[in-house]
Amino acid sequence: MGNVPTAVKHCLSYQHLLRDQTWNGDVTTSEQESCLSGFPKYVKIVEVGPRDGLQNEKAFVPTDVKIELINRLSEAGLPVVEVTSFVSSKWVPQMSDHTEVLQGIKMFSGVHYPVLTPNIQGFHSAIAAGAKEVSVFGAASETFSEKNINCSIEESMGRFEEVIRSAHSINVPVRGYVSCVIGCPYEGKIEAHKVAEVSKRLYSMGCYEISLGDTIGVGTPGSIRKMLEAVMKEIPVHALAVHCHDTYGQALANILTSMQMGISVVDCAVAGLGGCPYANGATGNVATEDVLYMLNGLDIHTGVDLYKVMEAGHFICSALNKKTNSKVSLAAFSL
Ligand SMILES: CC(C)(COP(=O)([O-])OP(=O)([O-])OC[C@H]1O[C@@H](n2cnc3c(N)ncnc32)[C@H](O)[C@@H]1OP(=O)([O-])[O-])[C@@H](O)C(=O)NCCC(=O)NCCSC(=O)C[C@@](C)(O)CC(=O)[O-]
Repeated sequence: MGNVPTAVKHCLSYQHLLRDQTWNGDVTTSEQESCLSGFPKYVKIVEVGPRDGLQNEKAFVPTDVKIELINRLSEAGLPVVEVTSFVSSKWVPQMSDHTEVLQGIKMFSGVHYPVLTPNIQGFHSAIAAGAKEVSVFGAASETFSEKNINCSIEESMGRFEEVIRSAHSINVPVRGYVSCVIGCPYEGKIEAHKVAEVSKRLYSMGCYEISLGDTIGVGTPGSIRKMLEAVMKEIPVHALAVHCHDTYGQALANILTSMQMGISVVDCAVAGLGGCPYANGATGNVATEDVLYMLNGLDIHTGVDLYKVMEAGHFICSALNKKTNSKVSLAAFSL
């Protein structure tokens, strides 16, 4: 348990209580099973805190702090920890120590450590630094694509194709992100058919998984459902992930809706860190702790130790001198 405060330990026993007693009043087990049916038995958690979470921090986060955070997250049993980005340090200075971070972490067996690569230059640097998995990142909004990666959607597809071809030639798997799947900070509402079109192109090029990013957190269960219905006509559900920012407090509801539709891969960030440097005002990703708490309550297996993630959250929040955005950690620390 390390140096987890007593308040957190109370929370741990509360969590056990919650597991034993489902707080479902007089509902019988079969009634409970029927109202909870449709959820996957296992959900893969993709931890994006060290990249998506930290990329937006104004003050440079020391490299050894980033490394320690990633090691703690690996120890917590997370199956995927996104490490850093091989992007221009003029654009995102916080990720300029990408090589040192990637080479400094302990690589746990069975854990995947993808890095972001927007173009072939980033891809070559990532591979030279030892990356074994990469992600390309596009958008369903033309303006966001220009602001984020300095090219149109069409141009970005050419760049991604080059990255994916090179990656596959050396057996490196590629994940694909699509940003602004519900709304764009510059264009407003984004049509679901546009999201489906961009996602389909990335999937057809060979991305093994498409992560659908509600970049500014404006989605609701209604708009998420419509968007997923359109995307699922083009891509099998097992190859989709959701990436929900929590700006409007809808992230957990959106994840629940997505899981009911068969999604079993969820991106989240420890302590709810982050935001996107090209989406002003957008808050961080949904907190990993809060997602785990919800999944534990639904008896959905993740293989992740909630308490170790809470410790990692405590560590990074202390290092950044900021309050956690995880409701679960906030409750535990204030008990
Ligand atoms: C994409 C680029 C690099 C294009 O940047 P550019 O300026 O258009 O590139 P360029 O090809 O014209 O080259 C200009 C300079 O950049 C350099 N350069 C070119 N490529 C690289 C590279 N890979 N790594 C390092 N340097 C690079 C290149 O060497 C040159 O250097 P100079 O000769 O001027 O010294 C730039 O726009 C960039 O770095 N953008 C940052 C994008 C970013 O990191 N955004 C945040 C992550 S996305 C996100 O958060 C959303 C997501 C994924 O979480 C999902 C969601 O929530 O929606």
